[in-house]
Amino acid sequence: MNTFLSTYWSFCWIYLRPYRWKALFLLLLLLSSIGLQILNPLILRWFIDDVSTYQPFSLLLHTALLFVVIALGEQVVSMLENYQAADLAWLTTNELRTDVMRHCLSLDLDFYQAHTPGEMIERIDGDVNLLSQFFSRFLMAVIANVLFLLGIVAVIWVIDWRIGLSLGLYMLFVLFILVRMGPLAIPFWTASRQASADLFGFLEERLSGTEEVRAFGSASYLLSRLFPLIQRSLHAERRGTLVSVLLWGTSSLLFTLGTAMILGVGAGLFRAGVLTLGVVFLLFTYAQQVAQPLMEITRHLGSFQQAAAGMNRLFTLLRTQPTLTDGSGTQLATRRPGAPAVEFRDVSFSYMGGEPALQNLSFTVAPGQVLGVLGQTGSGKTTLAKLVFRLYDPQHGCISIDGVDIRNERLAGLRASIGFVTQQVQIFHATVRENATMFDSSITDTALLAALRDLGLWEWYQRLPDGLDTMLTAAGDALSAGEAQLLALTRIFLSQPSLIVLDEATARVDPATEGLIERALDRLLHDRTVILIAHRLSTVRRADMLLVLQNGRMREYGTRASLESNPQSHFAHLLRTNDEEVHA
Ligand SMILES: Nc1ncnc2c1ncn2[C@@H]1O[C@H](COP(=O)(O)OP(=O)(O)OP(=O)(O)O)[C@@H](O)[C@H]1O
Repeated sequence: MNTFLSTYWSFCWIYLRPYRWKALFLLLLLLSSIGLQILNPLILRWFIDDVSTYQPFSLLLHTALLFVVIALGEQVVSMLENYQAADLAWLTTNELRTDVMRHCLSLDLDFYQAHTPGEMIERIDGDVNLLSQFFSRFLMAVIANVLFLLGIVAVIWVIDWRIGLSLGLYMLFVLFILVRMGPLAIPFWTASRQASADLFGFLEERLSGTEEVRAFGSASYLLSRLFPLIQRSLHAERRGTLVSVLLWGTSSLLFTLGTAMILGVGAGLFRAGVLTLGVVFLLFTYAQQVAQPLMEITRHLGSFQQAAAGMNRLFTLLRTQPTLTDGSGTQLATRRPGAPAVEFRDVSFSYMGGEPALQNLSFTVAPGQVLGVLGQTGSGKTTLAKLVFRLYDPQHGCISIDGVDIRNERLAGLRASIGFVTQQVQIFHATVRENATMFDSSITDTALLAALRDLGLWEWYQRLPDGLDTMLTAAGDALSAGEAQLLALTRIFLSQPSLIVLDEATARVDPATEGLIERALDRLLHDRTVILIAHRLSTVRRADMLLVLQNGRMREYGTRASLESNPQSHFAHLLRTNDEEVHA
């Protein structure tokens, strides 16, 4: 627990530091609230002793009024304290949430393959929320309660040091037991959170694939897979709760014994005439008040255990480092405008140590040239594109742009100079403007409208109810497959990259849309170096050079004209058979 708290504290301090004055104010509120809670029973004690010694009515009235004022003040202070604690927790954890999100975005694609989006949401939101609760409720409660207990011991010590000492020792004993018991439930809660992350992951993935699920009638199969996950989550949660309840019961027992002890000692000392009735009442009230902090600590034990589990997972996530290290070079970002040359030199790559997806691949694309890449499904075309964009690094060989090894360049600069159009166009739940500019507010509406006109989306734009402010859904319902492709081309057009890697979508579009896409490509690819992963022969006709892949290896490479005119070439064979879909 000590390690946990010190790790937690150094971690928290990073986020708390900017709000230290707020934290200090919170501490003051906390101390005032504790002071008032300790003071009020003392006033009751005076009241009782005044009554039993027949003091004048006016004195009794004043004491009673003081009691009411302090009780009200205590409520106000505790309200302010709760508000401040929640405010501080939100402020700090929002920044933590942003950092976790930023970290996740920097991780390798392999990481995303191993973790479902639902699981990531649970990490970024669920675990950070747990931490927020831990901070605003548990940590504050523990600090306040420990101070409160110390205050009570101090007051009783002043009245009778022997009772104060025994109370103090008893509390230390209870706290020791609680602290020892705390970590017992952590593994149960870790398992419970993991089970719920798995459940969310499953739901997210299946819900996003609703169309396929319905089309293939796999709903009942999916439900049968869902039940075991729910069951696992339920069992894990039940085990965690059971252990927490056992811990809670133990601390309750300890508390009851403590109250009985204090009452017994108080009654004995009253009979012996050592203590007044007011002091015995004070002891009884404090005994009851001691119960509250102990119960609170125990009650928050659950959230502590869950937060500890959540924090362990957050630490593991934050410790996960991307294998792709950022380079320091800025040559590509600062190079003179114009199309660059691209070179693959003996490049081999396999995903996560599996079978090679690309083997000993060497080729060059001269500035301003279009390289068409052909090959059967699974031959490595998309992999090639991902390597240029440095989503992965090859295990062997080197990829360079204008003679600069891309591994030495800053990732942001490299990616800004490349336009990568993937087969699957991701539409975001955002406005048309944001979707087309990819949230780049420096792009003006005039430039955007010109691009929509140039790239064939003008008619579509005119049909939009709120123009550029029209909201699109993440499912991309407002766009046909062809329009989505045109929007993807618009995005690239607006970002003005000098190198374009285009993984052509295979979706069939009507001849009119195909014409629009071809015209958009004419506009987009002009004066740029292009790696064009082609699935249709009509697309590859714009290529200067051709690379045909087979099982990750180069099968054919040369100028399009030479391959076209060589009757022995595979490309010439494809042209002869006039197979529009390319299956090299
Ligand atoms: N993320 C991945 N993890 C593991 N293996 C992968 C991954 N992506 C692709 N592969 C494998 O690498 C090989 C090359 O895949 P790639 O997607 O590059 O082929 P492709 O030629 O683009 O296919 P298609 O024409 O269907 O898009 C295939 O065997 C594929 O199964």
